[in-house]
Amino acid sequence: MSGVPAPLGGEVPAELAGLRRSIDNIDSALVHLMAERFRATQEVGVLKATLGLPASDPTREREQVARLRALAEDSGLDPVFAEKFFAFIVAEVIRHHDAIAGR
Ligand SMILES: C=C(O[C@@H]1C=C(C(=O)O)C=C[C@H]1O)C(=O)O
Repeated sequence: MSGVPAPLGGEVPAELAGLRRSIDNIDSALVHLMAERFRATQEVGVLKATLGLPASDPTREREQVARLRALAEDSGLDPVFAEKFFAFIVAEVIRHHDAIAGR
């Protein structure tokens, strides 16, 4: 015996299956939320390109990070993770905005 549990063969314990159903529902919600968020940020990108505004707004991002870190702390989520996750999303948004503006 190596001490490493064997992979589950067929039968998944009921408790694990229940937790995985919750995880799948949450992942579905996250995909829908991200789709809505990117739909809104695409419109922001078009607006910014039309108005000749820069893709990124560091002041706005600092406010968002402060707000999200506080929310994360209140809800038991690691604020460092919350900030990294936010930065990951915003980097993609900026990439889209640059593309919309032809940069
Ligand atoms: C969406 C915007 O553009 C950028 C992306 C942001 C975001 O994804 O939340 C926030 C600020 C900007 O750097 C915006 O200015 O509101």
